[in-house]
Amino acid sequence: MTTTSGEFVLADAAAYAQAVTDASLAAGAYYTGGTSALDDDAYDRLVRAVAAYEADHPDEVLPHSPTGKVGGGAVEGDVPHTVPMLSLDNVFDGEQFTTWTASVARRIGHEVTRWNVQPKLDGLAIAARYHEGRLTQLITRGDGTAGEDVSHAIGTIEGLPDRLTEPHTVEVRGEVLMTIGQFEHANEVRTEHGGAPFANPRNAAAGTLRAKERAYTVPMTFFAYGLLPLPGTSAEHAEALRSLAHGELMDRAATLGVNTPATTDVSGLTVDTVEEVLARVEHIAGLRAELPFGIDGIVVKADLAADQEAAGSGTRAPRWAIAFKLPAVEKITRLLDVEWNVGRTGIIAPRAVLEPVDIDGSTVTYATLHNPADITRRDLRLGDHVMVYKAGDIIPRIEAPVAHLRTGDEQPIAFPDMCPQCGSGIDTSEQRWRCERGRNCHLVASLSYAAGRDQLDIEGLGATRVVQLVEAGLVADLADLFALTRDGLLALDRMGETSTDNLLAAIEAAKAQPLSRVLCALGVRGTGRSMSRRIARHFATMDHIRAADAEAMQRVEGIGAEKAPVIVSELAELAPLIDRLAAAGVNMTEPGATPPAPEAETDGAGEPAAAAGPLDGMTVVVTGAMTGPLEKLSRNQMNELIERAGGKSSSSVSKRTSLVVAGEGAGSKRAKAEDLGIRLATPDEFAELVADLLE
Ligand SMILES: NC(=O)c1ccc[n+]([C@@H]2O[C@H](COP(=O)([O-])OP(=O)(O)OC[C@H]3O[C@@H](n4cnc5c(N)ncnc54)[C@H](O)[C@@H]3O)[C@@H](O)[C@H]2O)c1
Ligand SMILES: [Zn+2]
Repeated sequence: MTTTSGEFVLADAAAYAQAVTDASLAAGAYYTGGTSALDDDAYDRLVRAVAAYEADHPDEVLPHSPTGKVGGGAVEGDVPHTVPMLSLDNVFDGEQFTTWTASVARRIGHEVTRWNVQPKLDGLAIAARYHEGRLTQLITRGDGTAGEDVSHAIGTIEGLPDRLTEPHTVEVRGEVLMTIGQFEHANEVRTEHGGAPFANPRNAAAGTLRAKERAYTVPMTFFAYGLLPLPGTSAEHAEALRSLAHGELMDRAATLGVNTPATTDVSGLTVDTVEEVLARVEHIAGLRAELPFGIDGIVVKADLAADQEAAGSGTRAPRWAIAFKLPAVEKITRLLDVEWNVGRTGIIAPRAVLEPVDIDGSTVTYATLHNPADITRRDLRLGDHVMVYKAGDIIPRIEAPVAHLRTGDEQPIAFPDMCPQCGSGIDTSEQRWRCERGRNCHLVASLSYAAGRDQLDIEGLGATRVVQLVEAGLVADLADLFALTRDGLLALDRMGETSTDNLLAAIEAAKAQPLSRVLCALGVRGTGRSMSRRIARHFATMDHIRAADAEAMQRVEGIGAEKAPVIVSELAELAPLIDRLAAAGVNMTEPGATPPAPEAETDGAGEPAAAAGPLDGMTVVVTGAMTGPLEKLSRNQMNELIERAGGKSSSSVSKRTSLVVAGEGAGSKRAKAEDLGIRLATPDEFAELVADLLE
């Protein structure tokens, strides 16, 4: 039963027993990479109901009740922890936080005057034991007193080196998670191996960490938030570790070569007052959507070891730390419909239409469904309650159906038997279905894309005109555009002399576009604008690109072992088209780039020395409106300019940013650059810097 406030009330002992079982099952799945039947809000409500019932019936408390236990009592282990690994208590606003600080002050006999504020990373806790500087054992949190040995994962976790910079014996504690990038990669690899995609990064990290034997490894990332002595630690060193403030411990961890939040935009910060704590909490919460990894809150800790010791710990959580919870990024809603969309390359992708649900401030109505096999594997049906995950810029995705909420009225999802775009047959030989006409299915879409502003930039060739050309049979692929004749065009409806001549001139001008744009216009699978630029700059000519095998392709930044062969085979497939484009006079070189030296592969250093440019080695972010000599440049053109000048373009400001070009109306990125003390330039100053490259 639920009350108006959405809280459960457990009516009797049977309802209580059922709730305890449901919570244990959910927690078991949640911590081991399985699928929980509850979202976090529902789980927390259930546990609150269990706690309320127990308060009224103290003699009926079941031994496996989740209340007051680390991990809800649903996980255990056989490797004892030296010091318990606990959970955290929560607050939800500044008022609750202030109340909590007062209770800490009462307990320790004075106000806390030094706090450490840090992100609450959304992964799972792990203890990494180093003996004489070597990583020897990884242990999960388990029930808090003992965890599971997951040492098989050593070597797959970035930020957790095999060797420390000093031969110390210490235990590093922290969170293992997947960044958004690692998560996308893990799902790509997993589905290629016929597995079901993970629902969210935390689930992916939990499942991956525990998987002992798998045909592939996928990387994860570690962030430290604790450092403590082990039995083998020298007495002197152990004493030092026990007396250091939390902030100092984190600096030690970083010096030892372990990753900490200091490498991110939300590094731990030591402050003196509650006001400063709350300001930092706001700041971190405001950055949540932009972070490359998930956080589910902000942790505030009493910084000084003496305060921590005086406050002590309960059975479930320490009394000197608290978590500010942020809104959940997973919610349960209903699957109303499935749409089938044909992508640029002919891939027919299912998309879920959802009953709109508010997740962390945005309304989610659609979610990705990967492929038909995945729908079958997860036995999704229309009308099902489904768990939806959405964080930051990530495309919302569906986890498994919540089977216990089924009513029996759910309907099977119908798969298309012909291409919904052009009516041709469907190639179902791979997991991802594809229209038999491949990229031609989307001839109109792909030609419009190729003619677009950031590709060949052919003015006057919008979708309507493309449809006209295709329907008249004048154009069947990209190369045909360059064979259009004046007479042919004049014979079309609504094509006068002027528009014909303008269009032909625009097509002629497009032949001089840099290779990066030509490559992008080809719509090679797995390469968008910035990837096309990187490939073009790396290889300098189309001939070099086409000569590259998968190994050579992997030397381009951002192309991994999975993507490289796809690009190589796509290019081979496109060879006849590329030949015809070249024959038509389309430029196939990248201005300012030099081809990789053939011996580059022997020294393993990879990247050949590029000609020095004014932005060599710099990472540049552009924000706001460009003015002066840069006024006409689109964001894409600005990025091209930066890369031609030897720099790297990026869309988000971080510590690694070297320069922010801030034009009129620049907002949060400029503010962040100022915060981080990053060099700022006006559009005019920047234009001067790269004057040689502006024609
Ligand atoms: N959906 C479900 O079925 C289900 C089941 C069980 C638990 N849960 C959810 O999990 C939460 C409880 O999980 P929990 O007990 O792991 O507690 P928690 O995740 O709320 O907090 C404790 C954990 O935070 C992590 N952490 C991240 N950054 C940290 C930092 N900087 N310093 C210290 N610790 C940091 C550590 O792993 C630590 O163990 C609840 O919100 C609950 O909703 C959900
Ligand atoms: Zn089709």
